[in-house]
Amino acid sequence: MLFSEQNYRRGEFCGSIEVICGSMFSGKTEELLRRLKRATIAKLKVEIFKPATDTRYNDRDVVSHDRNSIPSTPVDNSAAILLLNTDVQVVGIDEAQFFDENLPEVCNILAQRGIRVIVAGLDMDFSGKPFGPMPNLMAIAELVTKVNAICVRCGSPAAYSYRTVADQSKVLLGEKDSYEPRCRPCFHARD
Ligand SMILES: Nc1ncnc2c1ncn2[C@@H]1O[C@H](COP(=O)(O)OP(=O)(O)O)[C@@H](O)[C@H]1O
Ligand SMILES: Cc1cn([C@H]2C[C@H](O)[C@@H](COP(=O)(O)O)O2)c(=O)[nH]c1=O
Ligand SMILES: [Zn+2]
Repeated sequence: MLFSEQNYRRGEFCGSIEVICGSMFSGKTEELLRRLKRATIAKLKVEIFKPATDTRYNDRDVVSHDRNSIPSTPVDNSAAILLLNTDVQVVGIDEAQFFDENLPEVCNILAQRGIRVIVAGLDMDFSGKPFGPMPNLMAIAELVTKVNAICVRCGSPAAYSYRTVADQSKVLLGEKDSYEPRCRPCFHARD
């Protein structure tokens, strides 16, 4: 199953958590936008959040590498997501790897309220280590979708985000200027 739609149980909305993960350029944001667009077509009330620190393409919008976008609310921490309007039925969260470790609990609270929560984020950082709250989110989600990019060196499916600049900080915003998606052998070749 590529995606799930709103869950119903005994005639009522049933909350759930979906995670879309993968490397950079793997289509996480496109898949998030696709699910949110379908929810909007279904006339569900949707709200989208992203970390305020993610200013890469736009301060407010969630923007894919192909420049498709959707308006969002930038927030300073995961708790701020709980201040959403009471009638919201679907919550989208992009760049989840940048959020604090409380994000899984925030998603649980929303899902318990009957909200469908769709979270997209990098599962691994540039060194191949699990990124921020993503592993814990994947553990508690009803549905985890891992998407692959195309390795820029060999054309295989790519699960890793290779950093092409010397900076060793965990957080370094960027796109093709500082990262390229690579498969496992090409990632470990390190050249
Ligand atoms: N090496 C690549 N592999 C796959 N897609 C790529 C690559 N380089 C550029 N793209 C573009 O990136 C798009 C995915 O963008 P996006 O959804 O923003 O990815 P993510 O959120 O996972 O970083 C693809 O639809 C494709 O047009
Ligand atoms: C691997 C890695 C990435 N980042 C940054 C680079 C981008 O600004 C985002 C990822 O965006 P995408 O929508 O998944 O393309 O994260 C980082 O700060 N540290 C890393 O290790
Ligand atoms: Zn490769």
